[in-house]
Amino acid sequence: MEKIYSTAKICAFDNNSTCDLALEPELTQTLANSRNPEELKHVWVEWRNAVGPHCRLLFEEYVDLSNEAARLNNFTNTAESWLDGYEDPQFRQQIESLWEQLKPLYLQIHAYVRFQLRKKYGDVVSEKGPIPAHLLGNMWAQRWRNVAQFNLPYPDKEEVDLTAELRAQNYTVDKIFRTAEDFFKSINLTEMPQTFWERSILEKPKDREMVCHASAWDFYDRKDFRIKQCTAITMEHFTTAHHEMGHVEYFIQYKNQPVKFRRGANSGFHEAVGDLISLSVESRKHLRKIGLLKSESDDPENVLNNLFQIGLDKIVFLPFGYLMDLWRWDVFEGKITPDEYNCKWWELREKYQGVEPPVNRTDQDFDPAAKYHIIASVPYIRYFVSFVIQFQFHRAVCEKAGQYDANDPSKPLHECDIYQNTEAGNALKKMLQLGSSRPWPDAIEVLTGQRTMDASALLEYFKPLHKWLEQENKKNKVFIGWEKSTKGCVNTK
Ligand SMILES: O=C(CCC(O)(O)[C@H](Cc1ccccc1)NC(=O)c1ccccc1)N[C@@H](Cc1ccccc1)C(=O)O
Ligand SMILES: [Zn+2]
Repeated sequence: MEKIYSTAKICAFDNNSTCDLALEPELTQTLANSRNPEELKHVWVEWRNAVGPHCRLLFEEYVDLSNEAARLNNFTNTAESWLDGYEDPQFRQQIESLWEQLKPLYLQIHAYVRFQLRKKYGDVVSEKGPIPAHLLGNMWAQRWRNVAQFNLPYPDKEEVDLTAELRAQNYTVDKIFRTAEDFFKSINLTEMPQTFWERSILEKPKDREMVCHASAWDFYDRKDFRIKQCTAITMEHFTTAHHEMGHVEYFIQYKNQPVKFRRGANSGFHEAVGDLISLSVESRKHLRKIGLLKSESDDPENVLNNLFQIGLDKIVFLPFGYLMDLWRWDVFEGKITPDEYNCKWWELREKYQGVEPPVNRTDQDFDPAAKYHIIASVPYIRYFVSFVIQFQFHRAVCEKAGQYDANDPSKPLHECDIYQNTEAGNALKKMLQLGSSRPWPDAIEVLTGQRTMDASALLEYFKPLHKWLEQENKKNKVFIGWEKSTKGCVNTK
């Protein structure tokens, strides 16, 4: 399935003699930059046609083999095996409770974006229904930052277009990774070893096919650590470089643990390290420090525009991060059978994300395969966990850096930047060095004083945006939530 996914190509929208377009970089760029609904629909449908049907039977076989392996390891099925690392029989209930706390914020940003998209695209976006998934700037509608420029709260204020700025400043792939490394070094974490730069693959090779989905690798010899990424000069890849280097920093911090403990405290911790640093990097204060933001004034409208752009990545991701494994846990437990794979997928996409397909789907399609983690058997709830705990980590390191104080409105959480603050870095380091040697509640306690996942930090970070969205939606009399989709999935049997 990885081979099918990583070599799939489609033909161009306006020229079906060009048929060598791959997910990265071509289709990703089109979904990010095209404002033609017909072209967006073409790319969205053709990608799914190129991958889904060819993976369908392989996936059914994979489910059976994976469950057999789980049973041989004394688990009931793969779902139980994947959840074992969270060491909490209540874990699924914890996740559901976090979602219930975060859903009101998601409903507000969803309603606002639908209202704005309807202004831009007209009736292809219904007033009260789910949002068509192909118009949101991303192949899976998991992040909507690429459609920020016609959604900004204050459109007459500048939009911080980091992709344009990176290109204007002739950023190279190497400079993107050196910039990320510089931040980690600045807080007393560790520079990349020489072999990292010699052995990593940071650009898509021209001479051969490769799995382009980014990944970081620990060779468990305490010296050899690498990243594989088909890096493009875009904001998304700038963030991904920080995400991947966060994995490597964790590898380095726990490298002296026994091999058994050279893992994240739980898988969400591993996903949170790089994103935590990005929360500082994406603040206007930091972007100005590294010369990626020219404007002098940090007036409240510019700050809210920036917070909104970050919300299009972080808030928007939450329902997707949840539904991915809600679908797979049911598949592994046999509650979703192969003939309902696709229509149950679209039920969850509508119920949690409030998105719909641009065209009707059937159970002959297999749209989950359009997402790397499904065909590569990479669990996904780790990212939902990460998007919650990275804000708990951010609150803790920002307090340590004196950049955040709950009682001091002049130090809001969303303007914090821990760059060059070694006290913050040392506190983070203490947690990372534990690896998986202690239960994860002990690890998170070392940094934050808390022993549980807690949505309050994310809600605190986005509080100004939440208030603005509620006022704006009320002013525009926008319908909050979504009615049943007119599109969807039809069982052909
Ligand atoms: O998939 C990734 C980044 C890839 C990765 O770094 O998480 C990678 C996934 C992977 C690839 C191959 C085999 C296994 C996992 N994970 C790692 O490289 C990794 C994970 C744990 C320990 C060490 C390395 N991010 C997710 C979610 C995400 C995260 C952050 C921002 C945006 C989106 C996505 O793109 O949908
Ligand atoms: Zn990752």
